[in-house]
Amino acid sequence: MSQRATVLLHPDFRVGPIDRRVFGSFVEHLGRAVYTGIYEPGHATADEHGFRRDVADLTRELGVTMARYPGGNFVSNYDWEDGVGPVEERKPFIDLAWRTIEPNTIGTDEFLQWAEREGIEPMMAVNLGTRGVAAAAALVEYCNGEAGSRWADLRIANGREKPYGVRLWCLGNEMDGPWQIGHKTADEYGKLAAEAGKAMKLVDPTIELVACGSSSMQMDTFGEWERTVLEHTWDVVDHISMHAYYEELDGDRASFLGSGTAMDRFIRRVVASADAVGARRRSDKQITISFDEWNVWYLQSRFVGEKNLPLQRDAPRIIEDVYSALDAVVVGDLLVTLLNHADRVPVACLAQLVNVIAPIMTEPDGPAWRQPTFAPFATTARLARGTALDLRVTTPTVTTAQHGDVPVVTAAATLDGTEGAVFLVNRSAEPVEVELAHPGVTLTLDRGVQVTADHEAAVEGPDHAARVIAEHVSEVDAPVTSAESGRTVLTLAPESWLALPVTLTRL
Ligand SMILES: O=[N+]([O-])c1ccc(O[C@@H]2O[C@@H](CO)[C@H](O)[C@H]2O)cc1
Repeated sequence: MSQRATVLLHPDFRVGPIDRRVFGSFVEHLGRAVYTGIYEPGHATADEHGFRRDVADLTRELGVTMARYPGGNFVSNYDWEDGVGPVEERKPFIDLAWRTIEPNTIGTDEFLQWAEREGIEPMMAVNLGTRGVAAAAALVEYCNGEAGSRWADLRIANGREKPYGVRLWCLGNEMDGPWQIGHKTADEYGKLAAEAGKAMKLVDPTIELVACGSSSMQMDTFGEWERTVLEHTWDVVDHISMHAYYEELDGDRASFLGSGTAMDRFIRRVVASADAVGARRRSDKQITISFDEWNVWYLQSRFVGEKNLPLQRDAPRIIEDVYSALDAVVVGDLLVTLLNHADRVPVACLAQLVNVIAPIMTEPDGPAWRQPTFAPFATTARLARGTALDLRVTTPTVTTAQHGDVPVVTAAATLDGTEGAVFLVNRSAEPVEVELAHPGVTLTLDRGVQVTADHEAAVEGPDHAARVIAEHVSEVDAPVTSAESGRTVLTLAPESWLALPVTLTRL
C-alpha cells in the first residue's frame, strides 16, 4: 500500500468542548418539510397533534439536538402573527420565497410544542426582510415573556401559559442574497440587525443572537459583508452565521470529496474577519459561528434550473435531493471539519431535516425512511461528546480543480473522560494506511460505522435508499493491521468515512 498518513493524538491537546448544539438541523416552511414532513394529520402514525410519529422517531435516532425555524428564505416575508391563534381563523398567504400558498396551519406554537415534546432545542429566526424591530421584539415577548404584557398574554390566551424560553435567535436570513425578500446592503442590514437585536435583548436579556453572515463564500460581498455587519452589531450579537452547500459538479469527484477543506477555509476566513473587527475595536469579546445551514445540495446542477417556480399550493415537492453513498462520505467529512472547529463553531444546522435536502424522507400517507446521509450524522451525534481533540495530521495531498491541494486523510477525535471517538476520512480512490500515534496513552478501538462511496446515480424512493445503505453503510471492526505501545495502524477503505469508539488511558 503506497499511501500512508499519521494522526498524532493526545488527551491533553484539545480544541475545546463540543457544544451539543452543533448537531442541529433545520425545519423551514418550504416544500414538504413541514406539511407531510414533520406534520401530517390523518397519517397512520400521526399523534394527537397531527405530527408524524415515524418522522419524530427517525429525528430522535438522527440525534438532532436543535432545530432552526421557520426559515430560511421563507422567514423574510413571514408575518409570525398570522401563524398563531385559532387555526380556523388563520389566513393563507403567498410565500414569495418559494412561491407557495402557505396555509398557516402550523406556526410558532405548534412548532415549539413539537420541539419541546421531542426534546429538541428550538432556534427561531425573525423576519428582517419585510418586517423590523417591533415585530422581532414582539415575537421574543410572545415566546419568552411572563404574563402581564401584550404579546406574552396573547400566547397565554392561545393556550400556552409557560414561556418557551427560546434561547437562540437568528436576526433574519441571508440578507446579502439578491434572492432574499427585502435584500439589503451590509450597512442597511447591519443597522437594522443592531436595533432589532437591541430591542430583542431588552425584552429578554438571556437570549443569544446570530447576525447574518454571507450566504456562501462565493458571494461577491463575502468578507466585507462580515466586517460591516459586525462593526454595526458587535455589542449586541453573539454569533455570526455561515451557510455552505457542496455538490459534485461536472463529474469532478476529487473536488467534491475535498468539500471539507473548502468548509475549513471558509470557517477560518470568517473567524479571521470577526477577530479583525474585535482587534480594531480593542475588544476581548469573541464572536462565534452559527453554521446554521450546511449540507450537500445539488444547487447549481439541479435547483438553479428549477428556479422559476410556478405558484403552488398543498406542500409541493421542492428541492427533494436524493443522496448517494458518495454524498454520505462528504457529509461525514463536513462533520469532521465542524468538530475540528469546536472552539469557534458551537452551533450548526444540517439543512434540512425532512424531505427538503434532508436525511429523512417521507411519502404522504406512506413510509418515512433514511437517506444514506443519515448514518454519518447520526453516528457523529451519538459518538462525539465531551471535548474535541487537537490532532496533528500528516497526510499526502491531492490536487483538485476547485480547491487546489487538499489533504487525502482528514481526522477528528473527541474525548469524554476516557471514552471517545475517532473519525477518519480517506478521500482517495486507493486504500490508505493510517498510523495513529498516541505516545504515553493506550488506545483501544471498538466496533464502529463505516461508509464507503458509490458510483451510482441516486434513485428516488425508500427501496433504493435502503439498498444503498445496506451496501455502503456497515458496522465494522476497527480495521487495525498492527498495534504496539503508542502506535496503532489501521487501513482506510477507498473513498470512505469511518467512526470508531475509543478508550484512552494514560500509561
Ligand atoms: O447560492 N444560491 O443560489 C442560494 C440560493 C438560495 C439559498 O437559500 C438558502 O437555502 C435554502 C434551503 O435551505 C434556505 O431557505 C436559504 O436560507 C442559498 C443559496
